[in-house]
Amino acid sequence: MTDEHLNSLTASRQQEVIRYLKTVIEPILKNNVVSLGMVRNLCIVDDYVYLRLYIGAHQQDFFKEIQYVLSNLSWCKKTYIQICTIPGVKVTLAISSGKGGVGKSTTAVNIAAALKLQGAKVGLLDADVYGPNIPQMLGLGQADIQVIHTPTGEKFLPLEIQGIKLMSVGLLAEPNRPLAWRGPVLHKIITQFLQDVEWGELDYLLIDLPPGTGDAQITIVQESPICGVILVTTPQQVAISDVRRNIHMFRQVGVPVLGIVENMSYLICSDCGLRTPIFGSGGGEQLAAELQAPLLGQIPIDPRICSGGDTGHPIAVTNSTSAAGEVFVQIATALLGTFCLMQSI
Ligand SMILES: Nc1ncnc2c1ncn2[C@@H]1O[C@H](COP(=O)(O)OP(=O)(O)OP(=O)(O)O)[C@@H](O)[C@H]1O
Repeated sequence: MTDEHLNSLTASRQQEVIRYLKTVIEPILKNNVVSLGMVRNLCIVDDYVYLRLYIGAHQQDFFKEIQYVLSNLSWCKKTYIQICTIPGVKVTLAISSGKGGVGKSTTAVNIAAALKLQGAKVGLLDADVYGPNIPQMLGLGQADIQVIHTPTGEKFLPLEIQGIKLMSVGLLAEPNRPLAWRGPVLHKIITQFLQDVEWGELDYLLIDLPPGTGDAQITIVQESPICGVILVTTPQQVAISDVRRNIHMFRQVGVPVLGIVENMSYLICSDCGLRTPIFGSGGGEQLAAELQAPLLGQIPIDPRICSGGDTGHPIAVTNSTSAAGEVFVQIATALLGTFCLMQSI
């Protein structure tokens, strides 16, 4: 067989495998495992199929289902499936932004707190290697990370604060020193971070990604069973164009965008209640329409968000009925509805 024939055979087999895989449906999200980004790194070599399956702790049955579906391929001698999961974690979500300083960590902390308030078991992985400030936002100073021995090797034990399990790259660094990890070292640390934390049982693990689309982000997105990403932006056009680049990265890997959070959307006058769009308006809506992804919420500028972030008091907890607090609660409610984990809480 010529190289050309071989390539065209492999390509047509690849399409056939994708067609078969698309018959495997995630019952809660009512979508197939390919569109949900659960199947990645699909590769056909001769008569063998190789793929990676990114699933939550409650989705182990997909392994057998996919094996069964692909056993119907006439030419396939064997399917090799590598399961990529975070032990004990059901739903892993990423919080991302195109640029720094738009309120990504604030959003991650407040959604985590709002999910916790509604009864979910929540973990937060602060993977923002360029500015890990989630511990401070939850009121945690420098703390020692314990390493424990488990049957699967040594693991980091997350800290628990305000009922949220927390692991941060910042906790591994010296205070007030930049994290100067590069290239392969950064890759190794991040991968270890994703695999070697003993979370216990979690309904939701939120990963606060570094801003932008560099190596660190790509490693995290490729290596973790992220079910979806929440993109945080501010309303102005420069922020929006950065988010577009960011989305491109997620789409390439096949991770679905769950929705957009527009932060700093407006300022509410404390006297008359008038809403002024300080940074312009319509950016979040424009992006949502362009991406066909929902606009999950518009968060006002509120000094209490800033002071709460500095002192470890998320507004979703301290002022859950404020305009900003309500948006975070709504987003958490929407997530709980989407993934339907309430019956197990
Ligand atoms: N809606 C808001 N109203 C007032 N202050 C806010 C609001 N959102 C965020 N902030 C403040 O803006 C600053 C930056 O927010 P945050 O650290 O969450 O941004 P980020 O996108 O995670 O930044 P980084 O690029 O460093 O990761 C923080 O001091 C935070 O308290």
